[in-house]
Amino acid sequence: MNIVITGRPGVGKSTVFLRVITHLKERGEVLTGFRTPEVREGGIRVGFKIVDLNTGEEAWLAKRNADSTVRVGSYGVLVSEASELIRKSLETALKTRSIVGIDEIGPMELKIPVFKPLLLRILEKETVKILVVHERLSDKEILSRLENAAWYEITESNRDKAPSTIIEELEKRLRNY
Ligand SMILES: Nc1ncnc2c1ncn2[C@@H]1O[C@H](COP(=O)(O)OP(=O)(O)OP(=O)(O)O)[C@@H](O)[C@H]1O
Repeated sequence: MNIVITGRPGVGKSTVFLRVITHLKERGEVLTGFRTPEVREGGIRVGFKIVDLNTGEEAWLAKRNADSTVRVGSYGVLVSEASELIRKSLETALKTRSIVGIDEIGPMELKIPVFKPLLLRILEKETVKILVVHERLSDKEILSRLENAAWYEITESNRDKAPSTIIEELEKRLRNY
């Protein structure tokens, strides 16, 4: 079962994701996968980290001043550091019976070569997955595997209620799981 959270940049997708994930952890569920929170210094966004949802381990995904030839907007992607953590977290997701959370599937994450093949294998799994998808994601191999997912488009008017809507849907499914 796949739950997809999407919506325009900055609308509150990661906040919805985190509330759902936090609720599931409190409920005692095993979570694998990762999130990619922004890092701010003095109020200014300087980059993004990857945080493993299972272990809490962190690595840099991209930094504004990184000396990297792989770039997304004004950020340099730290491919080898990010690959290591993405590979570890998604291999654990593949091996265990857990709920998989990924925030997000977007251009920056897709610059990490290990990400897409592992993601495609995870999308074939019969487990519960909660995925934040960039609204302009155009990768057909990924999108075709999400055709039967429950899609939630986050807007300013539904973002406060969205976590409980998604949690209710999940609780229903998990009871029959
Ligand atoms: N329900 C809400 N009410 C008020 N502010 C919110 C709410 N949800 C998110 N925000 C604020 O909006 C900003 C963007 O939130 P968030 O990072 O969750 O969005 P996003 O859609 O994941 O962004 P991005 O596209 O950059 O990944 C944050 O500053 C957050 O505090």
